[in-house]
Amino acid sequence: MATAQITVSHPLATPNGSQPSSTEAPTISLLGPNATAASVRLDVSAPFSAIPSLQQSLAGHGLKDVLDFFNTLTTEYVPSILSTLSIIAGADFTPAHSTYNMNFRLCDYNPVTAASGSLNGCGAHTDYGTFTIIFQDGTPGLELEDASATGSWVPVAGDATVVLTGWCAVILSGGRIAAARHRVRRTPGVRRLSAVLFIAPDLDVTLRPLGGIQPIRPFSETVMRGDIDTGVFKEVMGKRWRYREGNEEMEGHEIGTQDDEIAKLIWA
Ligand SMILES: O=C(O)CCC(=O)C(=O)O
Ligand SMILES: [Fe+2]
Repeated sequence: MATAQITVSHPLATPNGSQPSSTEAPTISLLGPNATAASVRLDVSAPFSAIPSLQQSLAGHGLKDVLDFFNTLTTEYVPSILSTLSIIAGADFTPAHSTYNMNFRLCDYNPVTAASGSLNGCGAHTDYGTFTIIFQDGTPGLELEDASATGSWVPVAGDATVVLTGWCAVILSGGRIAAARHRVRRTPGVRRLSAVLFIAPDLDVTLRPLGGIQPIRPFSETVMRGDIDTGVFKEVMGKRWRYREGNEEMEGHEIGTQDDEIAKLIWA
């Protein structure tokens, strides 16, 4: 998989910018009874209608279009998704996200760069941050693990836009929000594009259940002592990123290694 990633080091948009009105709030529906992902209807189109137009726009001055797309997403939808998560968690997520610590990623699952015949686009993993919004170009491949049946994968429709929760949401919510494990499968010879926005807590935020939350499952002493902040956690997660990039097979026992490591770190 080829990815272009843009790390936002200055706030393109801040929570104090344009706040969505209630009529602009995204329609969010859970994908299943044990879902850790939601299907959303957002009033913004992904920056690609066809692969050639994406290529043209990125080759020329089109990066601006891509940034405009992510910026719209940020100002219009990130605050309301944070509010929704706050309601589910029972504590306000917004103050821990005051700097908008975001990454934008464009993924190109391109047959030219993939091992021929490999079905692995992006190995099974859980994102480290608070939540992720994934836009797809209509090509299926994204799959979610059934939260109640480890190792059982549920395909997501290729034209769905999904919001997935990550490890930081699990910790801040005291386990009230579960994280969505996911992977991308390839169809050999078929190209797939996705545009992904990741939002994490501010880098200096201590990762432990937010004040007032009674954890529903005991966390490790390391977490409860406040030893881990977002920056440290990102380091731990980043270590194994290369296994997810799709150029290496990640089958059998290798699947889940990254998540197992995080689980050991955060749970008692
Ligand atoms: O390409 C996708 O649909 C998902 C990519 C993904 O899970 C990631 O970049 O963390
Ligand atoms: Fe992911």
